[in-house]
Amino acid sequence: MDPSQSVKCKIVVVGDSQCGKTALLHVFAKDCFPESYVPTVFENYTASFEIDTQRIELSLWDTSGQKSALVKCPDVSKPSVVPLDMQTADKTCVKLDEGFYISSHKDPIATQQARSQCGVKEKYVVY
Ligand SMILES: Nc1nc2c(ncn2[C@@H]2O[C@H](COP(=O)(O)OP(=O)(O)OP(=O)(O)O)[C@@H](O)[C@H]2O)c(=O)[nH]1
Repeated sequence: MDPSQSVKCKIVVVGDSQCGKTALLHVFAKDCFPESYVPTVFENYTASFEIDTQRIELSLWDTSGQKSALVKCPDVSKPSVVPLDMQTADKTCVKLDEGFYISSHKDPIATQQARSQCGVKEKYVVY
């Protein structure tokens, strides 16, 4: 891969309400922990960093964990990575260019709904 060209990745974070999706993205993108809890409807962050000499540009999509708001999750075309679960965050980094989905939703119906709304293909699904 040409190091002068940045690698663009999209990460859509899906999980139960108040499991820490926003806090995780906030710390990653802004390097600080959010002071108060505000339920997410939908939020977008960007982060840029280098691994070795390769520039990585991340588009971070924060979704609502409340089932009633799942329908507001925008359509995401070809997401590169759809995490996240704190314990598997390392795996996510290693497989950044492959694209897979790890959900912390406890409810399989909510997981399925979020997955289809985020445009994730079944073959990329890893639990
Ligand atoms: N102690 C502790 N609290 C956390 C951590 N991560 C998040 N919280 C707290 O958990 C609450 C929910 O965090 P959020 O990141 O807003 O949760 P969310 O998953 O985005 O929630 P929704 O917007 O409802 O989907 C907040 O009060 C955070 O301060 C953590 O690692 N440790």
